[in-house]
Amino acid sequence: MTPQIASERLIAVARKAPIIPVLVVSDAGRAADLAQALVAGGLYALEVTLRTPQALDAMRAMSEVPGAIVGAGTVLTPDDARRAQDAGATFAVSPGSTDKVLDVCEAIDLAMLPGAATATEALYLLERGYSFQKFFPAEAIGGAPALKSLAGPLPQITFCPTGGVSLANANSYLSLPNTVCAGGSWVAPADLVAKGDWDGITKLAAEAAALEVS
Ligand SMILES: O=C[C@H](O)COP(=O)(O)O
Ligand SMILES: CC(=O)C(=O)O
Repeated sequence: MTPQIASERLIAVARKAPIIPVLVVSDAGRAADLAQALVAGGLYALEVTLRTPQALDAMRAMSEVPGAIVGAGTVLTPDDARRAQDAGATFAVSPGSTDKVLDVCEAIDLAMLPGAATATEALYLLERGYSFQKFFPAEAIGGAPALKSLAGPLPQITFCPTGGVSLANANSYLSLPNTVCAGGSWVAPADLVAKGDWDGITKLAAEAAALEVS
């Protein structure tokens, strides 16, 4: 898959809802319920980070949930990309990017949302063909004003800001011309997942799904 096609596909996925939940799943046995709760609230693209031993099993379980579009986050190596795809991930997200990882994602047809934190990184990815990128870690690198500044010289790149995004500040990003959606972990807090409070998670997801993208 070319980077151009990967970016087009991911923009289409990202337009399904304003927020992509960033999930750190420690118990794959709860993954299907978690995915169902998020989908019921109107969030469809789910990023399961490869930060726990259970992440791949969680992706397998979530891939069975109707309406869920499962992706892998924290894809740092070529092996991560291959294992995530084998577990059912249909897209990959990384906090940054390396040629090694991008090469493999392109070769195995895994749509990649690569991370950029500076104009140089964003321009490098654009040269390579990625016009949709993750802006990470969004709040720590200047937040919405920093992302807005990139829209001047680089209007052809659109972003999914992630890292420190919350219900309180999401609008400051979603109102920018170069933002398609945002990523955030707040919609699936560890304590609600541990309690199995799926209604609570659906409520958080519905609040996030109701955010406006302009
Ligand atoms: O590592 C951070 C993830 O990208 C999500 O960030 P967050 O927990 O601030 O929403
Ligand atoms: C934070 C991030 O970009 C990731 O885990 O994929």
